[in-house]
Amino acid sequence: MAEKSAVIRMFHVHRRYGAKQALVDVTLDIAKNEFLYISGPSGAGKSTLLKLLYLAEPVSEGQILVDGMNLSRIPRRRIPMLRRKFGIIFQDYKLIPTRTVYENVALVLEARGKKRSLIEKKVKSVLRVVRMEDRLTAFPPSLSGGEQQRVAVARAVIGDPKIILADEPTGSLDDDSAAIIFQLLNMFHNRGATVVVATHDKALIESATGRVLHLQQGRLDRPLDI
Ligand SMILES: Nc1ncnc2c1ncn2[C@@H]1O[C@H](COP(=O)(O)OP(=O)(O)OP(=O)(O)O)[C@@H](O)[C@H]1O
Repeated sequence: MAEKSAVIRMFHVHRRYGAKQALVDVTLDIAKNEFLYISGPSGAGKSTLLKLLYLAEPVSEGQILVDGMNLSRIPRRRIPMLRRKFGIIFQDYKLIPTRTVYENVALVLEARGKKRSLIEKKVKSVLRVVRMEDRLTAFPPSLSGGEQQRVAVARAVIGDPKIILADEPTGSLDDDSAAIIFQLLNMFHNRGATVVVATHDKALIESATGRVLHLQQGRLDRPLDI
């Protein structure tokens, strides 16, 4: 893969938690606008790999470049800029239960100091895309899992991120709700985003259209998979 086309580059990355080796010597390029699956059993290191990309945690060894930014050299004040490149979706949605659907999604743009009128326009528009426009004033605990995940997708994409990271996004959903989430991920992929999905769901992997990498005890099966 040409260096130019990679939006994420990992070079000999290790992550240790005490004596536990969560990631071992991971070298990987992820291309701009790729749809990549990271598979592997529970405990293989999938979540850890995603967390290192948005600097939720530091590497123990090795280097990561995201859109040209070297994560080991990035000053603290620029971390928010790095995080804006990502939209992140979790298995347990991580919505704020005491805020409405509208407020959960609007928060992202409020934190960036956007104008109220623009926020309203964008939030309504993205909630229309995920088909939650008629639940603006609902609170997350009153929604089904599939509905909550659609709101979480809206929150992830409202800032127009270059990269969408999804950690077991369908792990708590029934098949129909899972299919809707994947339709949405595909739609944002078609609009230009790079999408990285971590999952141990074999059915999902079998129907994958993008590249599938396999992690096993912190190691990529094919370290140079390009
Ligand atoms: N904060 C932590 N402290 C200690 N060990 C950790 C920590 N985070 C992860 N680990 C360990 O690192 C290994 C990889 O964990 P990780 O959560 O990345 O796996 P995973 O493939 O995402 O698993 P799952 O599918 O169950 O979420 C596991 O053995 C886990 O127990």
